[in-house]
Amino acid sequence: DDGSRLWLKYDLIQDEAYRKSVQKAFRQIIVLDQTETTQVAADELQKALSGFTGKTISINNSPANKSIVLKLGSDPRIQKNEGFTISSTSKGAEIISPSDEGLLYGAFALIRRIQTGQSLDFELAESPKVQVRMLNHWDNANGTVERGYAGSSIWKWFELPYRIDPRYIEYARANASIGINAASINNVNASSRFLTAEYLEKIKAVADVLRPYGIKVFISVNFRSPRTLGGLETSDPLDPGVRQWWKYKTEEIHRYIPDFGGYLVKANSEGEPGPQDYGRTHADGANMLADAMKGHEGVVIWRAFVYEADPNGDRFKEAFNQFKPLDGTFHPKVIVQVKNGPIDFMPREPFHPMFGVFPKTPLAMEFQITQEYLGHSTHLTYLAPMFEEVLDSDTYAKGEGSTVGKVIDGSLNNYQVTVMAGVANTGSDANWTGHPFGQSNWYAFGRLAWDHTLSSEQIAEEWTKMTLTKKPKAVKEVVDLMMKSHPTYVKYTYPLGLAHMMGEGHHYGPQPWLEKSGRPDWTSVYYHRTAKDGIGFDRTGGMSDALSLYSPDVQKAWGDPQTMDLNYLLWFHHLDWDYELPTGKTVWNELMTRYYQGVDEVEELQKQWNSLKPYIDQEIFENVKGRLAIQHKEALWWRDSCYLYFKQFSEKPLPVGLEEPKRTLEDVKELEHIYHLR
Ligand SMILES: CO[C@H]1[C@H](O)[C@@H](O)[C@H](O)O[C@@H]1C(=O)O
Repeated sequence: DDGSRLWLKYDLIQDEAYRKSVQKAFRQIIVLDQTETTQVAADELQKALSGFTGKTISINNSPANKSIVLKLGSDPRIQKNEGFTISSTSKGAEIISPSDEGLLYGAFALIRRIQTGQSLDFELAESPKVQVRMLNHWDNANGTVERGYAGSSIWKWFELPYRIDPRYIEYARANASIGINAASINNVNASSRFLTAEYLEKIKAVADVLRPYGIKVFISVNFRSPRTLGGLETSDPLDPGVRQWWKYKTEEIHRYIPDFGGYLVKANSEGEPGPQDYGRTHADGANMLADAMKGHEGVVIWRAFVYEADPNGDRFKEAFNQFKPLDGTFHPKVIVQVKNGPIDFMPREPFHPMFGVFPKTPLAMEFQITQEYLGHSTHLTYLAPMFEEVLDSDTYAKGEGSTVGKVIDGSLNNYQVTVMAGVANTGSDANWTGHPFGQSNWYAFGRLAWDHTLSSEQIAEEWTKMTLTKKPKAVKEVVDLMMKSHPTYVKYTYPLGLAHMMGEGHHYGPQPWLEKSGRPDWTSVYYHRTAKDGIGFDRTGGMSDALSLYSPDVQKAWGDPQTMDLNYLLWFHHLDWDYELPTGKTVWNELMTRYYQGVDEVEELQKQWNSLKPYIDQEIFENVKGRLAIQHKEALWWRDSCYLYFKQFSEKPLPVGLEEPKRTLEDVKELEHIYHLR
């Protein structure tokens, strides 16, 4: 099994009694309302049930007993257009939705039920919590993927619009199966090329493939396009010629793609052009594009990932400071997309302080599914617990229970448009994501975008049963291993709330010693602030007052190292090496203990995976086993590097019982070359 089928594995059900009951209950599929999308739903059900039962199931259009009926209609339990109900018994099932997309999601929900071996007797009513559930591809026109670790781009621009790669359809199925209904197809570091007629024709071809699966296409735009493509002398958002250019361009796009999703914009960030180049604000830029969208359904998603190169400033605060004064000035079609944390997709960040405090501007969540800072496609890191931690964090913006999830789903501030985006980890590798477990992160992102109250265990269990094994004992082990993987990764890389010490450029492996970089706020020392007197970034007023951006309750929760969640400790406090933590250990000893535990835990993961050999497809088993061996080697690399580097400042020995590395700081500094990273 090369993993190319993802979780959509419709193999013969092994449990004979269950297989017979499925066969008896669902003898045919009835489509009462014929559309492209209901056809897709029926085809999928047919494919799934034929696979599960080994019998060919037919599709018809007049009601009959013992069938799966797909029917457009309403039900008081359905809260949103894409919602659905399923009434299922041992004598057939009925799926109802006000929209054909809802019928498609209902079909996949029924398939998932059967695939995970659940009772056929059930009532289900679901509606997505977030409207736009989106993948952001950082894919370039030349086929490379920024921060992509699974081969080249899945979009073959040089073949489009002439040849449609069948993988586009597989991609659409996979997304629809987890409720993803939008995709921005190109990198936010955007080439203007994507707005040329030549490319619009290609993008149209992709949009036409994705449409029946309920997926809308977005384009990332380069703010300088009026100059680059239009030959204008400026791209000033208040210039009438520029405004007109975007208006025409937007009309042109709609001639190709009538249901165009909208624009995604990275502006005045990491060298990208933007409205500030002309003395204008983010709101001026976003509102101009929103005006151009007038009369259309589309929206403008404007990213808040902005920061300045100020060695004395605190990058943590910059997006907040630039955007907070603009709340209330954005066009209703604008959504501001905020990364989950204030810095940049670190393995663990406190939730971004912008969440909760933008009552007049819808904020979107941007998660990163691709593992830029989380071991690329080598380290096994199940990300759902991290996503969940952020979504469940309490902003206290409107009192207790004002979670980030409620900000994102619009219920806290009554947002009109709601968005959750994930930076995709898809690529041309046969199994789509490089690491077989990378698939679980794509899956989990979609499930959480649909319903952020699902638990990461439940999602892991579903995914495991659909993808790897249905044997209860093995499922339990795999889920356990997945649930441990992120905390383990954090322990051997960034324990106690450290951040941003990865190798420059490639963002892989440790480089805590990085003192000089392309920018002063891209060094490691800027973040960990290690010195003879201790470690950590004091954001309680000393080095920065960033903690004050949060509500008083959060400040209280994170203001005191004696009572706070130690996972965020060094994000907010600079502490003496000898400072005694509530664990009874000093900061130094706690830090080192965690680094060493992290490596031990990778050994545990290896053992656990090895014990699963009888239950897992051989090819997948060996694939993961090999990657775990590299992960172990690299966990040691992180541990030894961080210990040997920090020791220069703490001048302390390892806690008793921990074994001294056999190599020196000079040795570990060389590993970057030895491991083929430079
Ligand atoms: C697309 O650029 C990326 C950049 O590669 C990445 O290192 C950083 O995480 O964030 C940037 C962003 O999110 O804009």
